[in-house]
Amino acid sequence: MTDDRVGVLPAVESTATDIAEMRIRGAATIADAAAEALATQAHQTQAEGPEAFREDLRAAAQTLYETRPTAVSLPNALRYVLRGMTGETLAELQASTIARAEEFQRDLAQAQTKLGEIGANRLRDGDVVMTHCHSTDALACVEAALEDGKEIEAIVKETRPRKQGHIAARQLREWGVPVTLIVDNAARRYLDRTDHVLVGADSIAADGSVVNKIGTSGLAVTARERGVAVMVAAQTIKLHPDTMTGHTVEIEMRDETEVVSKAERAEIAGDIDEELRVENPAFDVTPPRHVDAIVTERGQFPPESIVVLMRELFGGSTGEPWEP
Ligand SMILES: O=C(COP(=O)(O)O)[C@H](O)[C@H](O)COP(=O)(O)O
Repeated sequence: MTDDRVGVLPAVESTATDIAEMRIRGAATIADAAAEALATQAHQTQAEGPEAFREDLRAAAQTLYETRPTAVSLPNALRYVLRGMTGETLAELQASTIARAEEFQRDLAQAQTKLGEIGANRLRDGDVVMTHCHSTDALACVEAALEDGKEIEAIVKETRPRKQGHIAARQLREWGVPVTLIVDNAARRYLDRTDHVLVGADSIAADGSVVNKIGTSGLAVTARERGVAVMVAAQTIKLHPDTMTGHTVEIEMRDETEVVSKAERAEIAGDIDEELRVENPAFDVTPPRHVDAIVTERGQFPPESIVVLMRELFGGSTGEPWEP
């Protein structure tokens, strides 16, 4: 993150820190929080005129953008809100930005509900799903299936190093779903009694590759080998428009202390052994051939055809979120 930008409110800086430090996490939740932060920036602006207002909003967007690089829902959200910043006077600009952010948040929630209904159609009564990480889009499919009266069971991967599987397990238990929590290494063994691998996405590339929590690709390959269907639940805000022009998705590398504590590191190699590298990539890329379906609020797609939807929604190039 950059140093504090003049004009960016402390509340926005605080949301940015929460995203960077993963108190706010998961692609959809990050997008929602970013839109909310821009609305706060608009509402509580200190700007004295329209041009200063626009500059502060762009600076706020940049501050939020620089938190985590992989979930495209973040720049997509920022771009959407900033494109709605219209009007001549300060009051008009404030009102249009706040309204646009609210519209974004409403659409996001509705899209997830719709996606859940579509995804639930793939789940039959009595099915067992295996989850990885915690995805609100993926869980929306389970929730809708339960509302349809289906019984669903879940095998929940712990998801090292941060154990987001615990969040998924808690939510599923709240809904009354029988849960078996397993360590990541046990996944292949439990695929024998799994009907669907069900995961979310941080970004989906134009070729249908799915970028999601580290470990997703290994799970998908193993599921394919076992003949288990792999279903990705992802709202269209997860479609990465820049990949249409050949850009690749940046994979976030996080701090090594999420993997080994300082004391553990010292036990392995002493305090200052720089030849011991610990790497902590937060996401990986699952090639489209290991994915059966991408479920969005606009219907379900074979991964190879997702580019059609991407072109329809985003058109050509997109640029940085804060570029007019
Ligand atoms: O990989 C993660 C979260 O990673 P992290 O915990 O590092 O943010 C989730 O599967 C996607 O973001 C989708 O989540 P959602 O469906 O809620 O958008």
